[in-house]
Amino acid sequence: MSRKNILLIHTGGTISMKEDEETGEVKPGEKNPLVEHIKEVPDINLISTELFHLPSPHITPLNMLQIKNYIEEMKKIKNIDGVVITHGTDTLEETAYFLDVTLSLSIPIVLTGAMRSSNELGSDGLYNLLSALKVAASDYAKNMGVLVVMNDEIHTAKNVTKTHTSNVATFQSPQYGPIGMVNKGGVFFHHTPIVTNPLHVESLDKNVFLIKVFAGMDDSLLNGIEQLQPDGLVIEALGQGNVPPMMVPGITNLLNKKIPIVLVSRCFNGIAQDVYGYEGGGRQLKELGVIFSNGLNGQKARIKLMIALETTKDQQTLETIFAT
Ligand SMILES: NC(=O)C[C@H](N)C(=O)O
Repeated sequence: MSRKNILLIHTGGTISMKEDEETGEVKPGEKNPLVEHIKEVPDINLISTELFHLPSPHITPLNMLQIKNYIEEMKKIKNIDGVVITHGTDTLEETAYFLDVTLSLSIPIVLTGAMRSSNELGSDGLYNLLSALKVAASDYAKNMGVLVVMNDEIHTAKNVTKTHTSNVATFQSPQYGPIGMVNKGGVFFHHTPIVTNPLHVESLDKNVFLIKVFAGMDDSLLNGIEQLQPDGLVIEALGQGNVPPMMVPGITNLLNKKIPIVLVSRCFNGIAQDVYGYEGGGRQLKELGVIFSNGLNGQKARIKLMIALETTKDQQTLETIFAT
């Protein structure tokens, strides 16, 4: 078997942090401990870089675009068989989904992170990184879209989400489950994901907000958002895709001002649909022009809307983009 060339991009996160043994505080140090630890991996030529050293709550969509551009540039100038990105877990799913939606590469692209920092008991970082490298070097992981590897499981960027604040099994794909596993024996896939056509993105400056609906909500937040001159809005609605009636005037107002609104459900299983015909129900919202998304969570729908709005504001095109 020939050695695989794997591009390893560090961006920060707990995987690259240390715990202060006296205070218990976890934070980034001067150096990323992973860079010291991971130098030689059997059967893999590593091409490593530290693009950022950021906790993932500091990662912005512009950083995501930088990661994408870096991967594309490196792929052009080097013979790369796969990519691994280490990332903080808080926004890992957003970066993974951004890359999934925008990259058009058939090589494996894998994100990983850790829930326990490098010097903590039971630290999962090095283990997850080795698992991610195995997946990135696997021929079976080609043409699978962007993958997230944590805790022996392989998830798709589209379905995976962080479900637990501290457990190492935090990354789950509600409803669908992982598409494979990686362990001492190797890399095993049991599902093939549907891979969609990439969306083009060169810049990212659209102002897209995300709000979560609660019982008794009115349109005051929507009116506040209007003052911020939004380019788009994602609403995490109730159940199958409904909102309290007092939100309807604010939604109508934004739509009349040609601000696209994408609706997802705050339920983490199922997809939002135009089923209910009462005031504020999905049927009314769809008739008003709200775009229903096919099963994405709010934070990923926001990333997709930001990307889509870079090239189109056309209602039908946006509906098609959010149907997949
Ligand atoms: N486990 C982690 O990586 C969480 C950390 N706050 C981060 O996202 O950077």
